Amino acid sequence: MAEWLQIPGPLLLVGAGKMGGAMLDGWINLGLDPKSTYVIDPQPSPEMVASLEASGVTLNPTEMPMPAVIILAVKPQMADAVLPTLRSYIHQTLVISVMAGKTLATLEAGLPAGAAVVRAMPNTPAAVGRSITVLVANDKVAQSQREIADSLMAAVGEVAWLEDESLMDAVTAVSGSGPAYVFLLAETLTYAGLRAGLSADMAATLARATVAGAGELLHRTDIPPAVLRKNVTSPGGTTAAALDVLMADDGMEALMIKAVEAAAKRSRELGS
Ligand SMILES: NC(=O)C1=CN([C@@H]2O[C@H](COP(=O)(O)OP(=O)(O)OC[C@H]3O[C@@H](n4cnc5c(N)ncnc54)[C@H](OP(=O)(O)O)[C@@H]3O)[C@@H](O)[C@H]2O)C=CC1
Ligand SMILES: O=C(O)[C@@H]1CCC=N1
Repeated sequence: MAEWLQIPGPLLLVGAGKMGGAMLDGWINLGLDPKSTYVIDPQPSPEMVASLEASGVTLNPTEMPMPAVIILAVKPQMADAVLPTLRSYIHQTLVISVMAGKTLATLEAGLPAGAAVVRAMPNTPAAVGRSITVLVANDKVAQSQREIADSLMAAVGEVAWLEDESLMDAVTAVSGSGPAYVFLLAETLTYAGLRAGLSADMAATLARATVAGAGELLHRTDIPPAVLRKNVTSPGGTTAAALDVLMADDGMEALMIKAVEAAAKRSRELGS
C-alpha cells in the first residue's frame, strides 16, 4: 500500500454515499490514516457500516479533534441543513464541497466568516483511481490548503484547477455526470445486441468489454478519439453503416449537446 497520502490533521467526510464513498475508498487504499478519518452519515446502511468498519474509519463520532479538512459530499438539496451543523468543526479548516451547483458564495454564506472553501467536481471512477476532478478555490484558501486539496483529488485521478467558477456548470455536465452517459452507452449497446439476436448474457459481455476496452485504448494513447474512431471504420464497411446513423444531423452529437445543456442548466438551478 502506498503511504504517501498524508494531510496535516484529521479528515471529516460528511456524506459517505456514492461519491463520498468512492473518494474515501480511494484515499484509504492510498494510505490515508483511517484513525484520523471520520465520517458523518446519520442513517448509514448496513453495507456502509460494514465497509467503514472494515476500513477502520470512525463513523458518526460523538467527539473528534478539529479537522484539517472537511469533505462535503451530501446532496446539494441538503446544503442548507448541513452547512450550519459544520460551524463548530471549522477552525483553520479547509472545506471541500463536491456538491453540484453549490457556488463558493453559497458555501461561504453557510459557513463561518473567512472559511477556506474549495469547490470540486470529481466523478465516480475515483473508486478505481480514475476520476477527473476540477477544482476552484475561494480567496481564503492558503497555498498549503490548495496543495492538500490537490493531493487528495490527485490520489483518486487527474486534477485540473479553474479560475473562472462559472465554468463549473459545464464541467459538471461533462465530467461529473459524464460516466453515466458512458454507462448508458454500455446499456443501450447491450439492448441493441439483444435486439440483433444475441443472448442477454452475450450482449452484456460484449457491450461491457467493448466500452471498457475502447476506454482503455483512449486512456493509454494520446491519439484523438476521432482518429481511433476512423481506425475502426473501413470504407464501405459495417462501422461506416452504423456511423451513418449515429452521425446523422439528429444523431449523437445533437443529442449529446442537448444532454450537456440540460445537465448544465440543472447545475445552475441547484445552485440558486
Ligand atoms: N454521484 C456522482 O457521480 C457525483 C456526485 N457529486 C455530488 O456528490 C454529492 C453526493 O452525491 P451522491 O454520492 O451521488 O449521493 P448519495 O445520496 O449517494 O450520498 C449522499 C450521502 O449523504 C448522506 N446524508 C444525508 N444527510 C446527511 C447529513 N445531514 N449529514 C451527512 N450525510 C448525510 C446520505 O444518506 P441517506 O442516503 O441516508 O440520505 C448519503 O449517504 C452530491 O452533492 C452530488 O452533486 C459530484 C460528482 C459526481
Ligand atoms: O447527478 C448529479 O447531480 C451528480 C452531479 C454530477 C454527477 N452526479
